[in-house]
Amino acid sequence: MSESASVPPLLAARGLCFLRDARPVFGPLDFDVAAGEALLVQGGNGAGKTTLLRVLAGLLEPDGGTVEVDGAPVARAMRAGTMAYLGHLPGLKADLDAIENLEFLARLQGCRASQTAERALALVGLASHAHLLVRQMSAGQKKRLSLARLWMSPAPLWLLDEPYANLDLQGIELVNRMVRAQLEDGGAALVTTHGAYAAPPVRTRELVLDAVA
Ligand SMILES: Nc1ncnc2c1ncn2[C@@H]1O[C@H](COP(=O)(O)OP(=O)(O)OP(=O)(O)O)[C@@H](O)[C@H]1O
Repeated sequence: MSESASVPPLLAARGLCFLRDARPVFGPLDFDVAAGEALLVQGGNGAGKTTLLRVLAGLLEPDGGTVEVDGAPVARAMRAGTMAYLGHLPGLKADLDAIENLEFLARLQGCRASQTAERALALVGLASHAHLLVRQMSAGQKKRLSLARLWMSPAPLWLLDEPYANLDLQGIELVNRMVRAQLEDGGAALVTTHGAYAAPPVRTRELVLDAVA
């Protein structure tokens, strides 16, 4: 057996399913994502993309199946150390400024080695807004601050729910650069999209969710 064949995937879903009112939202799903890969999760409105990412992140309990990281099942409560979730809501504190938010979250969630809030803000183009309160930010600025938080996270696996929403062209390129760097660093990313997608030039698999009638 070759060495690569013996390395378990960074993330694997086995028989993963989720029901609402006894009706399936998705699943059962089986898929793998290896280190260095992106998984593009596609599907129309209501197909279950956000629900799947929330289940993987441990924010929702699945109705069946397991989530494995590096070949071993990982309980919901333990996923935060491995997975960083970028959702529709920015999850930022409105009355703190940009730098205070990043420092608060770094204390809470840990921080990538040798990363600082200042450097992450510069990466996302917010260096001159370090002391702007979140409640005074535009939707795109909040998204960029969420991306800075993602960049600081030590988690190898990124769960990105519509990461391009509210971003201008430069912001879209920024997301793609970040995803590429994360994959080159041995991480992986799941990215949801409705279809239109400025694919970053990375090794990408696809998972298509069909809306349940
Ligand atoms: N909190 C909730 N309570 C009840 N039903 C919900 C809830 N959140 C989502 N749903 C339902 O679950 C299904 C999947 O929703 P989900 O948000 O995962 O879809 P999606 O693929 O991310 O959609 P979109 O592309 O519109 O963001 C939908 O039918 C939706 O109405």
